[in-house]
Amino acid sequence: MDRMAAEQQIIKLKKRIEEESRHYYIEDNPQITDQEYDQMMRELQDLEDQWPDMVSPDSPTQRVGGMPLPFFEKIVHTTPMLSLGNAFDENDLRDFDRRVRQGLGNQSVRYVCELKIDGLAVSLRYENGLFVKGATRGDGTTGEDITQNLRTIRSIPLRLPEPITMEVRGEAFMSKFAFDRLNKERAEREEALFANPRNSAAGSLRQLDPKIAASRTLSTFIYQIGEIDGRQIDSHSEGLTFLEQLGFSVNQERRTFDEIEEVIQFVQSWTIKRPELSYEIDGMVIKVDSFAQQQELGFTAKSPRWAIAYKFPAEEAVTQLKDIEVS
Ligand SMILES: NC(=O)c1cnc(OC2CCCC2)nc1N
Repeated sequence: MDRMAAEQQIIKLKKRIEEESRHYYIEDNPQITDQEYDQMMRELQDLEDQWPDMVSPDSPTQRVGGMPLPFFEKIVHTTPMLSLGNAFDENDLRDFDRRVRQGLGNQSVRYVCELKIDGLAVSLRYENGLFVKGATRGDGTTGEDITQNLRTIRSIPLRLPEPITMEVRGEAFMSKFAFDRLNKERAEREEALFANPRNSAAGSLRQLDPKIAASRTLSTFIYQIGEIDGRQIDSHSEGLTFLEQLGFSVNQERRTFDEIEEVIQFVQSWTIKRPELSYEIDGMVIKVDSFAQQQELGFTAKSPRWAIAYKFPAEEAVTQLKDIEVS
């Protein structure tokens, strides 16, 4: 195969693999067998080995980085990653609603309710459409640069369909199935077990060797746009739809309501349905949908006045095998 043909074949394979990755990791609806997928990856790897100057950072062969890092660099977030105020019962939600309506001079309010994923908050930066940097939340202002570990998560696009410069926030997590499988493997190797999926996701992303992170099945749900170049987005729900169009994994269980009593019904329904989910949640996040109204409400010293986290009552404390992450 000559150079020109190789270049065309590499472009075609990257496109096909990206499509199939989205079907598998984002839509949870694979269109081809694992063997066919592996076959395409092998063909792409062989071509890139023959034509090394044709390897680009967004190639799926570049997800698992090089050498283990000696430590993680610090990153200062362009906009702080805020913490959320908590609500523990329905009346706390009614109080939140009262504060919001007072703050808005009794305008009508639309709320977006999202499942509160019990994972690790991460921030992803894209420049001209390329994934360039990813960080943990840290203390909200400064996090750790875990870019090479985040690159191994298949639901994180390495390149967006448009050359956008933006930051997004979301939760990295491990599904209940992946968590059980990982602990089974660790038990067989007589290694310490993880207490819960959240700890295993955090422990995996804190690994200095990207090959270890790549061996852990991690997922993401993206739930917020940080800064974004130029584009006009007026509401949180619009932002989530935009994130879906860009190929991010966005949780489908979100709903909008115009009354807090409807929000309370929705929260109650998920308190019951929670065990059916394939991943762990520890509550619901309720946000004022309109960005103009979010702007008007502003922030307290550390949390937005336009959002609150309703925390589910802790599931009956079950004896968990103690865990410590062996580095
Ligand atoms: N764990 C979650 O699923 C989650 C966490 N946080 C937020 O939103 C915060 C972010 C900035 C203001 C509100 N949404 C979520 N879905």
